[in-house]
Amino acid sequence: MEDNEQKKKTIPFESLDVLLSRIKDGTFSEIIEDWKWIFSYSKRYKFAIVFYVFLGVLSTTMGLVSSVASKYLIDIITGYQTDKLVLLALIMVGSAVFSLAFDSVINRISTKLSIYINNDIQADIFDKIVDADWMALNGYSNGDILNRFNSDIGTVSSNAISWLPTIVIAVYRFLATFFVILHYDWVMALIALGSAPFMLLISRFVVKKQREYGKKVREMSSNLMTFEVETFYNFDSIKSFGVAPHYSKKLRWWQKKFKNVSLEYNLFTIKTNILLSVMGTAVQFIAFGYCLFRLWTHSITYGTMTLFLQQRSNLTGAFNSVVSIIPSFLNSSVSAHRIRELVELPKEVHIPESSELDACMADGFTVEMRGADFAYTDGKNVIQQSALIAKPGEIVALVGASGEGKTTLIRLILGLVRPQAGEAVICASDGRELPMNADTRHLFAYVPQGNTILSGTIAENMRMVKEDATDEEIIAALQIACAWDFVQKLPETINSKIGERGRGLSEGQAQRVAIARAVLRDAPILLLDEATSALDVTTERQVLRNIIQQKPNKTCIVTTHRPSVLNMCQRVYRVMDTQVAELSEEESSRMAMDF
Ligand SMILES: Nc1ncnc2c1ncn2[C@@H]1O[C@H](COP(=O)(O)OP(=O)(O)OP(=O)(O)O)[C@@H](O)[C@H]1O
Repeated sequence: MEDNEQKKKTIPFESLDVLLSRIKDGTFSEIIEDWKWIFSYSKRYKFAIVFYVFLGVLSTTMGLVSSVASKYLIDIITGYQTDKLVLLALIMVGSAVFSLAFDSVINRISTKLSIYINNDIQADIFDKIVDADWMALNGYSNGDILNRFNSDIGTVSSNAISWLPTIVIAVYRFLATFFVILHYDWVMALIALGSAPFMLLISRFVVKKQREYGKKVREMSSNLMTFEVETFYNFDSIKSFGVAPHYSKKLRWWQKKFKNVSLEYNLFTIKTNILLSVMGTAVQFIAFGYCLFRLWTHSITYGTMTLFLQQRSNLTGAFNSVVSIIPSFLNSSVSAHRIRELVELPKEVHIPESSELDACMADGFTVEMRGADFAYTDGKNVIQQSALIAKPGEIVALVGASGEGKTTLIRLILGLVRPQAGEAVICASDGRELPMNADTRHLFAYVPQGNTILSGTIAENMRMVKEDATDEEIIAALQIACAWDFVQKLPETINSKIGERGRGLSEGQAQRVAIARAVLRDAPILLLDEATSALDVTTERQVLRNIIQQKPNKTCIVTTHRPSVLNMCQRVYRVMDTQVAELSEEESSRMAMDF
């Protein structure tokens, strides 16, 4: 009984809660946040936007003047007024010409601005992605990032500038037309406004649905692009395995999914449009009937009737253009949301004092890990309670079976990822010690696994790490990496062009160019991750010997599956079962023999 009473009392509050939760179900506040972000870009061009609005308003006014003039012209021709014929004809033609000219200027301005804003956003986002935390970025596929970077930024920039002028101009056009009609007949003005309440009523549902569809379409487009990027990147494997037909099928499968979502969205848009058109047509018929009635009762002239009908359709046009902003407004907010997800990724850790270590550059640096734990996913440690040390002038090897965590150790040393427990530090000769972070990375030269040669000339690839390197410096680095032998035989030596991912070079040649690039960088610490795997044993040993001889204080850490270089190393660590264990001299020579 008491319970029931209690319920009765709380019902009004509950329904209020439900109402509030509906209003604030997150869709609108999300849209507002997304648009605030877009505005942060468009406000840089506020003067251009104001000019755009001004021209738009002027063009609309001219359009109105032209149609009011046409009313008087019809009245003159139908015999109601006969003076001022020439003047009115001039006003009518003149204002229509002005309106056309303004529209063209607006078109030009908006295209220019949307290119500017596209470039602004892309440049900013590029910098943000480059400085994003490695682990956070690891969750996104390349295709997805590419899709957000191009399509989403394109959508945002095409609307970022025009949304405010479009709204202001449409609202102005709507109000101006409304008042012109009102001036001649208030009943007609009311009829013309007939569809407005209905539109407002359905807007909430339409907005939410549109946004949901927008999100689905964008996500599907990202999936499709991920598939495409991956397929084109691995074309050789796909062809050599003879699985091209399977990939063709897979492409069609993705296309079908994309098509289904797009068509579903399109159907929803068509249904909404039909609803709006039915409303518009109904209002149009009522207006037409009313005009005919007024004309029949001689309460209005032919000119006024033409003005009414023309302005009524203008009013619907203005109303529709406000309404049609909604889909592009929502698509932009969906795209902005997707871009913001990238922008808001956590940044890499920077420790600015790291630059102070440069003073000790000549003495080299010690790399040390103490009691480090690391897991990519919670609770699944790849590295546990592990320690290692590499001092200046040493070559330290990390060996171990595939997938045990050698590359992960390299990532910890580079400060791309951070240990969840323990530490990974760099120590200078003056005793200073800093955790590995984005700002210690300039002390490293890194040759990762796989082919990392970019399209362009060999010299361009080399200058990627040292813009002002002379030809002589490039040749010296190539000599150290045992690459000069084959580069000097190329038709244009260091200026010979190579394709994407080193196309035109053998795997071993590409590896030597990549090592030469790391040598040219001349950093005190060199990390080679399976970087000599495609070289013959003699060349591999020669390259390492050259590197150490050239800079005796260099700290070298190499990961390898091959034992051929182990007897050149001061220390060998085996990575196994999440543990990093230092091998005794006996163990490492046994390992070298075992192979
Ligand atoms: N980007 C990543 N995200 C999540 N887990 C990863 C990632 N990279 C590696 N791992 C996991 O970490 C473990 C160690 O991988 P890592 O690449 O460090 O091994 P590795 O010893 O260098 O292997 P290989 O000799 O084959 O190059 C693997 O079991 C792998 O599942």
